[in-house]
Amino acid sequence: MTVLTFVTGNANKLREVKQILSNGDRPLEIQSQSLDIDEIQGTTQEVARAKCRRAAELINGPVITEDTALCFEALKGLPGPYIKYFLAELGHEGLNNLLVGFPTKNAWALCTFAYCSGPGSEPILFEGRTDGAIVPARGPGLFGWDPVFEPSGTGLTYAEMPCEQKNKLSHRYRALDKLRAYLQENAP
Ligand SMILES: O=c1nc[nH]c2c1ncn2[C@H]1C[C@H](O)[C@@H](COP(=O)(O)OP(=O)(O)OP(=O)(O)O)O1
Ligand SMILES: [Mg+2]
Repeated sequence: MTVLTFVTGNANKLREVKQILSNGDRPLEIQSQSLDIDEIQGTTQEVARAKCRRAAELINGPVITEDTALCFEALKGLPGPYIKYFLAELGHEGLNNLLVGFPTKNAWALCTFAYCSGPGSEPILFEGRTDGAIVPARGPGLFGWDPVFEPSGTGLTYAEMPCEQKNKLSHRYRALDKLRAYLQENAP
């Protein structure tokens, strides 16, 4: 079996991906490479495709990459793929403050996995979405914006949930489930 390389600079993503994939009836083997690849501006799909193409060139083989966006309904989907920079500059409180004066705090987390079979091949995308709301931070601040995102119907932020619970309803779980199904049908 070909081992897939997951290219990411984010150790928390890698930990969750390994946890989620180890739970299936047919576990998928991945190895990881920590590379911080430049990200273009554009839609989440354009950003995801460009990063995955570049990763396949650098690794010179089959790769998966992942892009996570956090989209605010009141801001027509922004910050979206630029959430990393918004979070770094504004923090949890600043993300909440962006929505002061807007009636809706609704948001969705969008995960886009991209699979590229090698340099020069067109990446294939797998999207997973979880709806929720932006709330004042609750729970441990171990991973990104987890403390300020409360998935609908749970009453808990991602940060307050045990990881097993997050991994059953998360944007990342939903996208990985599609990727896993694809790879089982089209084993490299
Ligand atoms: O489940 C999550 N829960 C909370 N925060 C999260 C999650 N997933 C990504 N995040 C954060 C990390 C980064 O601040 C931004 C996504 O940016 P993004 O470019 O996709 O990630 P990254 O640069 O850290 O790693 P990579 O090398 O795979 O691009 O949202
Ligand atoms: Mg990144």
